Amino acid sequence: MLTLSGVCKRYPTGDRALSDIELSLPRGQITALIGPSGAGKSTLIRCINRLVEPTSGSIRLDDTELTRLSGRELRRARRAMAMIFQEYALVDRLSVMENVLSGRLGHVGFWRSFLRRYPAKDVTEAFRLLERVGLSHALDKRADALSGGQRQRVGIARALVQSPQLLLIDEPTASLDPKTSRQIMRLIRELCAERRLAAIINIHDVALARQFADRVVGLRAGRIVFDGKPDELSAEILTTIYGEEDWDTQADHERDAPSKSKTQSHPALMSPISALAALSTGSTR
Ligand SMILES: Nc1ncnc2c1ncn2[C@@H]1O[C@H](COP(=O)(O)OP(=O)(O)OP(=O)(O)O)[C@@H](O)[C@H]1O
Repeated sequence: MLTLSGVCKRYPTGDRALSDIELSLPRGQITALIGPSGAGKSTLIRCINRLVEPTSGSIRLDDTELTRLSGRELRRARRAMAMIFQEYALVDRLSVMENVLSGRLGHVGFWRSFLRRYPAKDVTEAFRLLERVGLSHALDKRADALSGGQRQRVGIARALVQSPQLLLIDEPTASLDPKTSRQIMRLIRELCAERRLAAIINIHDVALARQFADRVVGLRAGRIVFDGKPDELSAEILTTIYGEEDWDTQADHERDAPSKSKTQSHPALMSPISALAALSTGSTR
C-alpha cells in the first residue's frame, strides 16, 4: 500500500538524516520504528506526508507518487494519512468534540471548520469514535481538562475521523505512564485491526514495540539496519540498532526516559485550525 524506494533526506544544515530507505507497508500492518536518538525516525515519518521534503527517492501510496504532488493534489493525498503526536497537538480551549471534528478540516474546508459547521454525518462519526475510545462522557470538556491518556484518545479519534488509510504516529506514549501507554497501544492496535489500517509508529519503548507491533524496523544513522518480526529482536540485533549495551539487565526495566516533544508548538505540524487558534491565544496548550 505504501512503498518507499531510495528515499534520502539531507537537511540544509548538511545533516544526512535518511539514506536509501526501502520500505513497503501492507494494509493492516502495524510497524514500529525504533532506533537511537537522531537515527531519523521522525524525519522518516514526516517525509511520508511531506511535512519534511525528501531530497530524493520515491514514496507511493497505492498508485499515487506522493513526491510529485503539490497544492490541492498534495492536500487531497494527505487526507489518507492521519498523524498522531506525542504531545497530542490539541487546541486546549476547544472541547473534546471540537478537537475531534477538526480532523475533518481537510474534507470540509477551512471556513466551514472554523465556523464549526460540520455536516451531520461528520458529527455522528465523531460521536461514534469518541464512544469507541472511551470518551463519550467527556464530549464537552475542554481539552486542557483531560489527563494525558485522555488527550491521546482525543488525538486518536481526531486522526480516525479523517477516514485515513494510514496512521503516522510519532512517539504516542512518550509522555504517558506505563499502564496508560499500554492501554493506548492496545487501542491503536484494535482500531487498526477493525479498520484494516496500516500504521507506522516511531517509538522509543522497545518492550511496547515488541508487544504491540506486527513488524519492527530498526534505524541507525539514517539507514534501516533491521526489518523483521518483534520476536526476532535479540540482544545482538538491539546492539546493531542501538550500539553496545547490557540488554539482559535492560530487559528488567525497559522503559526509556520520555524524550522531549518536538511537535507540540510547531505551527507547521498543526492543522490550520490549531495553528490559527494558537496564534489567537499565543499558545498551543
Ligand atoms: N529541522 C532540521 N534541521 C536540520 N537537521 C535536522 C532537522 N531535524 C532533524 N535533523 C537532524 O536529522 C537527524 C535525524 O533526526 P530525527 O529527529 O529524524 O531523529 P529521531 O530518530 O526522530 O530522533 P529522536 O528519537 O531523538 O526524536 C539528526 O541528525 C538531526 O539532528
